Amino acid sequence: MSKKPVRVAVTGAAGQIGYALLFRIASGEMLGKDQPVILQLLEIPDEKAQNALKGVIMELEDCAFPLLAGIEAHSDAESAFKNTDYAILVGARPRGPGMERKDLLSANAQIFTVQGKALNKVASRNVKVLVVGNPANTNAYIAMKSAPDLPRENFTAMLRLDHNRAASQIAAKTGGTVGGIEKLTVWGNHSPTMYADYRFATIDGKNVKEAINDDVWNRDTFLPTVGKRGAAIIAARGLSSAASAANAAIDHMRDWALGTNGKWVTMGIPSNGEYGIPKDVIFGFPVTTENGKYKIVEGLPIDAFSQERIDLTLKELTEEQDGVKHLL
Ligand SMILES: NC(=O)C1=CN([C@@H]2O[C@H](COP(=O)(O)OP(=O)(O)OC[C@H]3O[C@@H](n4cnc5c(N)ncnc54)[C@H](O)[C@@H]3O)[C@@H](O)[C@H]2O)C=CC1
Ligand SMILES: O=C([O-])CC(=O)C(=O)O
Repeated sequence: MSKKPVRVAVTGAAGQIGYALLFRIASGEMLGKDQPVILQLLEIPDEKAQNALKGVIMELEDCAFPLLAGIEAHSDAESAFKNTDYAILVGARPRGPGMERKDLLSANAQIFTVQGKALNKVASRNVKVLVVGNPANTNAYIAMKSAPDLPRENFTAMLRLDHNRAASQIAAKTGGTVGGIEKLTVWGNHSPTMYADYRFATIDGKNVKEAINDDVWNRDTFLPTVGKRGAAIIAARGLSSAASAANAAIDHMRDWALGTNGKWVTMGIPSNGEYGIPKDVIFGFPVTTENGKYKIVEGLPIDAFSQERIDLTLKELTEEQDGVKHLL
């Protein structure tokens, strides 16, 4: 018997990332090839954006995806999030050249109070929320704090693009296969302060740290390359990354919903005090997932260099949180 359709809300649906994301959700790449979906798409109440959304919907219809059980267009968060099982919050301003993601805080923060409140009111009580819009960790924090009736653990931020970028750099450096990487993680904020950590990683069964054996490369090449990859893409394309961001959103939600079979992935999730990160800070952690729940990989040794990096990214997140106190 075929499964009951689930509801997937996507905001910023007519934007760059939306265009790279929706077709993949509708084709079953996110929730499985046997899971019908109803898309609940939100765009701003502006004629141009709503018209663009109509165009995207026409294209979705023209794909005749067998798993696409319904498509809705919305201009209001409360109607877009009604009974939704998944919410991918993409809609927000992207940065341009010369900006840091935290420069977007004043432009975007308000969006996430409104959307957090709307989720609180109308979404499924089990809704899985992924915040993509930047600055993603602090926007997820705002949404979580604006939704006090939903479980905190339902709110997550996207660190998966950083995780995938780190994996690709490691594969290139070691000559191994990107699919053969295990036990990689990215700690902290989705910003240049993030700490991509391959101390525990293996590639095709070999220890990555031993294979690379170069702390200078780690500090001076790997970490800056991964940390500043978003800016490098903006410099090259004139627009921020979109297809790779959509791909990371699919990876994040698929792994959360369907499980990782013991494999580590990185998710930005509210801390419960693990690794000394204060409660509620939305921080990139290594996790495994099973039955729709994620679990932090605990007990990893943190050496002096790693602690310094973790402290730095935490400091930035704490400052971002302080900057949005007035909204909460
Ligand atoms: N966490 C991550 O790893 C990444 C995050 N991003 C962020 O994702 C966000 C979206 O990027 P793009 O799709 O490239 O931008 P875009 O400008 O192409 O699209 C954003 C869309 O969101 C819509 N929007 C704005 N406010 C909205 C609201 N309140 N409700 C619903 N829709 C709204 C806009 O009308 C626009 O169509 C940006 O903040 C960007 O910085 C981008 C790449 C990676
Ligand atoms: O860099 C940006 O502004 C977009 C983004 O978050 C990324 O590509 O990682």
